[in-house]
Amino acid sequence: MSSTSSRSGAVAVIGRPNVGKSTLVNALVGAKISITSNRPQTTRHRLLGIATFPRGQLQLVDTPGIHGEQGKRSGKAMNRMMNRAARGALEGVDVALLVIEAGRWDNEDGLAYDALHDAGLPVVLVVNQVDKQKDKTALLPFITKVTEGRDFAAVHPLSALKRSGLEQLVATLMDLVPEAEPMYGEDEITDKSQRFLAGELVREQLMRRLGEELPYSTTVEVEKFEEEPSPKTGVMYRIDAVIWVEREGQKAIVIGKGGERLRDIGKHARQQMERLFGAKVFLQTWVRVREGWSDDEAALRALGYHD
Ligand SMILES: Nc1nc2c(ncn2[C@@H]2O[C@H](COP(=O)(O)OP(=O)(O)OP(=O)(O)O)[C@@H](O)[C@H]2O)c(=O)[nH]1
Repeated sequence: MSSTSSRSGAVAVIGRPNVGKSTLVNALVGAKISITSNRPQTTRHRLLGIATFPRGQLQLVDTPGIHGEQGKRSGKAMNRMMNRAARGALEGVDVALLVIEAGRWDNEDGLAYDALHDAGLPVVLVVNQVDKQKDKTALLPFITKVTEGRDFAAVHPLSALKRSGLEQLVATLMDLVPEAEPMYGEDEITDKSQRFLAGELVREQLMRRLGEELPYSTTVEVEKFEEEPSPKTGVMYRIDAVIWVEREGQKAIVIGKGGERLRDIGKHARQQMERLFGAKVFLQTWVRVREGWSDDEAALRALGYHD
């Protein structure tokens, strides 16, 4: 069915940690607004990705992964907040995307489906990472098994990373969201400030460069974010970012031998910021110690974590 009137609606992106939700949102938005890494629980904040197409606009709510009790820090304030943020994401939503990894369906995916279906939302199944599946003939039986006895509005095998299968997904979503005028301008890509995105890009480099060595409690605070006129690029940004850790030993790990690791983190984060903002960036980074903050909800709020 085609329609000449504009469509606009909110789409919740739900799924286990590390299935590729942020990669999918970035691919749909066409820019890097949500950080990704191969480490589960990369996404901590609720983030709106705005994707405008000829037929209308999708407001994509990228949620921190809904996860069970298996996490090491599952009892801690950080996880409680992340789960609450993921559940809160269903308010005002028109469609839910349940993102899974091709070939893998477990109990948690089933629970997520039940929650979305019970909420009365149309659920679109996104079978992501199909590029990783060597045996392509396994895909159909897998999908048959997953969809049996479940009421999905549509099923889309795709690769968020390779950006294949996205057009068909967008067409499905446009049919499922209501007829409405776009909520945001077509050049807007997120509801988050550049200041927030700058902090997230530093956090992304931390995760990529430290991997398992990085404590989950680490966070980033942007202390200064100043825009100045620049004769060459129009504007430039001066950004100071503080990396908070819990112990002196962790500080040494982040800084690295002779400061090399911190320099690397800063350099790559700056390059990503310059790409995203389209302007020159001067970035300074520090590492500071704040003890025991990850189990303290008040401290989390002060650092910008919200339910
Ligand atoms: N091969 C392949 N890898 C993918 C695909 N989509 C995502 N990935 C990779 O999977 C990893 C996790 O992706 P993210 O987008 O951070 O996953 P997420 O679901 O947002 O993770 P959380 O933030 O932990 O909830 C990254 O290393 C991605 O590059 C895909 O279609 N194919």
